[in-house]
Amino acid sequence: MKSPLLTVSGLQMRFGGLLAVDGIEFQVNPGEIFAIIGPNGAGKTTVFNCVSGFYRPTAGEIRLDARAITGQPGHRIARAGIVRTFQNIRLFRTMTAVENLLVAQHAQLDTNWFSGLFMLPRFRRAERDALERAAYWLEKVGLREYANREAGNLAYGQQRRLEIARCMITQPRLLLLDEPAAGLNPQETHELDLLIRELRDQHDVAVLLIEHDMSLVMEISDRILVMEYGRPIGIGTPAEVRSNPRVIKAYLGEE
Ligand SMILES: Nc1ncnc2c1ncn2[C@@H]1O[C@H](COP(=O)(O)OP(=O)(O)OP(=O)(O)O)[C@@H](O)[C@H]1O
Repeated sequence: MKSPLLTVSGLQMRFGGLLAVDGIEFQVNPGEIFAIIGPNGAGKTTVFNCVSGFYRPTAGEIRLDARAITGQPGHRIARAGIVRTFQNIRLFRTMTAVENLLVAQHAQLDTNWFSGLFMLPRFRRAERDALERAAYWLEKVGLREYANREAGNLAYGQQRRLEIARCMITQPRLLLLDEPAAGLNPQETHELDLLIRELRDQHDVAVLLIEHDMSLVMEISDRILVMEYGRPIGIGTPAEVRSNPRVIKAYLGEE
């Protein structure tokens, strides 16, 4: 059995008097697709914000492999291999699709200002590699012919796929998807389903997702954590979660 990629233990996040998240425990294994579900306001996004370094949790621990990353700033967590998309898409809207993918690689390019200034071979090679990777990911998410279109002028579903490409181009180990199917039509949701599986199978990435589309969640998740009022009420495979009385009660209400 492989050791977990992400380990979240005793996670708590308090905003003044509001305990938004409390007692959250879960692990994401390498290559796993793990979903967090729950009613609006259950605390799902807050968990994401803690894992990705947007919030510093008020208690608990987050580990990537064996290394504690709790409370580290977002850019360090991203460099360690955890990247995310957002509920409200965040692309550089006036940059083209390909430019968005080049900018995403900037922090990783193995060059410095000196080699850039003098256009040394090493700089040119790094640039060429970055462009090749951008072309690869544009193709992968079906945006090859839109490479030079401004991101803000792409259709909504295309913007969502570009956001995923922007994450993947940094070769993350864990991809956090915040409601990736929101606003997509059934055909686009089906394509998203295939894309997420492909990322996992071909690019060695584990996926942690928040999603309200239950058919997508049940279809692609290996395991699911269910939250209500900031607390865990069930964890397990889709079949286990579906037959959990507490989960049924939370979703369907009392008789
Ligand atoms: N920065 C913040 N300051 C104060 N309260 C917050 C903050 N962020 C979230 N909350 C509160 O924490 C609780 C959990 O919110 P969160 O957004 O994590 O829920 P969610 O499960 O992601 O909901 P949704 O499905 O609607 O996105 C809510 O009561 C919310 O108002």
